[in-house]
Amino acid sequence: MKITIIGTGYVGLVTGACLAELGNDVFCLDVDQKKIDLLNNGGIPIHEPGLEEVVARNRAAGRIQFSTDVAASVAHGEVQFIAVGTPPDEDGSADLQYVLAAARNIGKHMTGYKVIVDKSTVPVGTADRVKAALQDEISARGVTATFSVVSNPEFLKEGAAVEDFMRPDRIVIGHDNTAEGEKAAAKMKKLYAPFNRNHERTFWMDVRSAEFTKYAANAMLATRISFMNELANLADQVGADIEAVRHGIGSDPRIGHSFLYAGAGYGGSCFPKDVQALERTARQYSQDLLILRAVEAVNDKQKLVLGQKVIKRFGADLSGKHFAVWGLAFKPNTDDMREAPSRVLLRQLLDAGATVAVYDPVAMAEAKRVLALDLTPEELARVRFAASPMDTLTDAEALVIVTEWKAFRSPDFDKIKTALKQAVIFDGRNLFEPEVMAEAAFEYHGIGRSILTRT
Ligand SMILES: NC(=O)C1=CN([C@@H]2O[C@H](COP(=O)(O)OP(=O)(O)OC[C@H]3O[C@@H](n4cnc5c(N)ncnc54)[C@H](O)[C@@H]3O)[C@@H](O)[C@H]2O)C=CC1
Ligand SMILES: O=C(O)[C@H]1O[C@H](OP(=O)(O)OP(=O)(O)OC[C@H]2O[C@@H](n3ccc(=O)[nH]c3=O)[C@H](O)[C@@H]2O)[C@H](O)[C@@H](O)[C@@H]1O
Repeated sequence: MKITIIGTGYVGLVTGACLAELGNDVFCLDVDQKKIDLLNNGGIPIHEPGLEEVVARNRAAGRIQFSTDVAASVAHGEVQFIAVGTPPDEDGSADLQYVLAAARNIGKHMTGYKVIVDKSTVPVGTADRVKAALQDEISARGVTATFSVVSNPEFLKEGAAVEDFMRPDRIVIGHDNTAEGEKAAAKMKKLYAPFNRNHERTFWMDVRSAEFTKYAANAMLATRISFMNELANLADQVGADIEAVRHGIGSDPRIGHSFLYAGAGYGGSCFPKDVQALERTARQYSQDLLILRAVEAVNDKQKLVLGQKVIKRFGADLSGKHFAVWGLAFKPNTDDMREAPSRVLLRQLLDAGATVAVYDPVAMAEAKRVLALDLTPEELARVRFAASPMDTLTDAEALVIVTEWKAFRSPDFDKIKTALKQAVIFDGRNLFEPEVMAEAAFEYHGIGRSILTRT
């Protein structure tokens, strides 16, 4: 099938590459000339395991092309995926300017029938606005051209995006209950047939419910995390181990084990903005989503917990003190720094006067870019970008772990102890066992793991 992807960002690139891998003829459009030039020169703008190989294979086979040519992109695809960003607006609601601009561009150039697929995460009712934008442009040209708008939200996770896309838990497709809507659904069915031949994992629904499903999924996952983080802080107080509690409750199939890890708070480009956007949608209908407001508030507080533990241990004035920080990306296997808890930790340590040495296996370049925006030149001068995890440790009072990269899971504790000024570890992702750390003579501060300091 001939497919156009509008927006060659995270989701657009993965969607385009995976659909090309399945034999479709894919045209990826972006407004960012630099991104398109990079892709046309064999580069990949994001770090995502397996993606480079899929893109390279399909480029060589002539199944994927990258361009900024809007007219050509509209002419190409019988199915046009809108996969542009929906960042938070000033009031937290989803900013739809990119989605609507993409729709208008299609309307300006389309001639025959097109299926327009909203792949971006968009508030309930957006498909109606996309339809109106398309129709405005078509009417302005005085032509007749028909289209259907389908909602097909994306559930992939960064760091496992190719795998998630190729082996989805579910595919949600919202379409109108009209002849045109059924025609669009038939195209989507054909497109997704290779993923699940019997369509046992496809959920067909109306457009508004599909739009809502995406926010409900992210809000539920964020809720689980904030719930566990709040309990972890209480566990610290009462002398319980949140990891034991996690096993204890996760074994109940009604609860399940996933997304129950307490830590330094959730980050990334999606949970923070989608929780906020759903709250704002509710407010438009005079409804207050109390649970989600709490989820957001708990997460904002949780991002401070690691830094507060350091300050509690070493004092509010950290001038003259140096710390090692492992992990900068908002989660492992990505270089994405959007809403990363590490940014909050660095702000706390630098505000208290400390110097830091930081290391991340893949996010160093992105961290340099982002921290140059977050920090003043004086603050940035107190950050050293180290060459390896061990290189961060020299002269550090303590090691602070923010991201649970695999490479940090089995370090040489003897070497760490020798290199650090004091054998103190703050573990924002509960990578290690408190008992093991106690045996190795480390002072260990996890999240919700104070069982050994119980009196
Ligand atoms: N990043 C993720 O893991 C996931 C993101 N989503 C959702 O997918 C959407 C896209 O997210 P990302 O891929 O992370 O965004 P992104 O910011 O990485 O990429 C968006 C791309 O769209 C381009 N763009 C903007 N306006 C355009 C236009 N009119 N025509 C062509 N290109 C245009 C931008 O230049 C950029 O390259 C968002 O709604 C997000 O919530 C959904 C699931 C997972
Ligand atoms: O809409 C989106 O963009 C995507 O948002 C999340 O994916 P992502 O943000 O890539 O990453 P997650 O693995 O969900 O992690 C998000 C944050 O939660 C944190 N987290 C996750 C799980 C957990 O148990 N505890 C926890 O603190 C992670 O460290 C990370 O900071 C969802 O998992 C995807 O299904 C969804 O498609």
